[in-house]
Amino acid sequence: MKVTLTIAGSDSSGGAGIQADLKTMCMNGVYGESVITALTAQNTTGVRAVLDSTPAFLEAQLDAVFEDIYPDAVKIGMVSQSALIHVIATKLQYYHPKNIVLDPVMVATSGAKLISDEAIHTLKEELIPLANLITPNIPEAEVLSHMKITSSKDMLKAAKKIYDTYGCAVLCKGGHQLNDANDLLYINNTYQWFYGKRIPNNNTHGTGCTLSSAIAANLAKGFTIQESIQRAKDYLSLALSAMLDLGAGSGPMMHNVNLKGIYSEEADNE
Ligand SMILES: Nc1ncnc2c1ncn2[C@@H]1O[C@H](COP(=O)(O)OP(=O)(O)O)[C@@H](O)[C@H]1O
Ligand SMILES: Cc1ncc(COP(=O)(O)O)c(N)n1
Repeated sequence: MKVTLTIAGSDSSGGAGIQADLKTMCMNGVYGESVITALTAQNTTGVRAVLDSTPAFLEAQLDAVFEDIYPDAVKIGMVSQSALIHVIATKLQYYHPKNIVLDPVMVATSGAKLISDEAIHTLKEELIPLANLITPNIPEAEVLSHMKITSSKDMLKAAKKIYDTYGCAVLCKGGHQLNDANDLLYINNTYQWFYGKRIPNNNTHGTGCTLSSAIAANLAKGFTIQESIQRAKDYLSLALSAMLDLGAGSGPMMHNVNLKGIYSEEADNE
């Protein structure tokens, strides 16, 4: 069985963060492990409090996982403090896992800021260069590229700029656009669009977490980055289409969906 590790924050309402990641990994046929960077007291209407892990405790979690059940892929989500980002970067350089997907989580769907300004700087300096793929949404891509994004052309320009700066593949997610849900992959000096129909569901709490975990799970199973993104997008669309409606705000997605029909082939080395 392939193994995927999530390094992220806990979401008490179960829709994003560690909880979304583990549900996604389970549904995508891999064994999921979790290293928790922070506890959040949040629900569909907002984030009420954040309690960060200490750097020493984060280090202990990472060592415990890597020394025993070594993951085939790693997904990184919310990390709000520089010292924690530094620990993760140091440990990833030491254990060098094969597939690293980084979701540069900055602001929750509900509007709460999930990273300090100083930590954004450390993320750029220490962690993004270690990732194989980063998955910014449009506001995050604007921060990383230092430009405003108002069109598909801008998405391409920003993704190229991020790729040229950090040397990792970039999936610029288009969920924050008004019309379609098209995502742009920039990789090896070329690009590819992943087209998606916008599903009329405002319950999008955890879409970014789910997409990045599903990509990591599929990379762990041996699929290429392009195949993993397509499979992750198909999974996300199915989970959104189930039209779960929980909570007073932007609610979570349904993960216990019937996958029959969306995954037509399996990777050779599964
Ligand atoms: N209403 C929607 N219908 C279909 N796909 C969506 C919808 N909203 C977001 N997505 C998809 O969900 C993924 C996460 O995108 P996005 O919402 O931009 O990220 P984040 O959750 O990090 O803000 C992307 O693949 C995006 O295209
Ligand atoms: C612990 C944690 N991690 C990440 C997100 C972002 O998820 P989203 O942007 O989909 O609300 C979140 N709300 N909470």
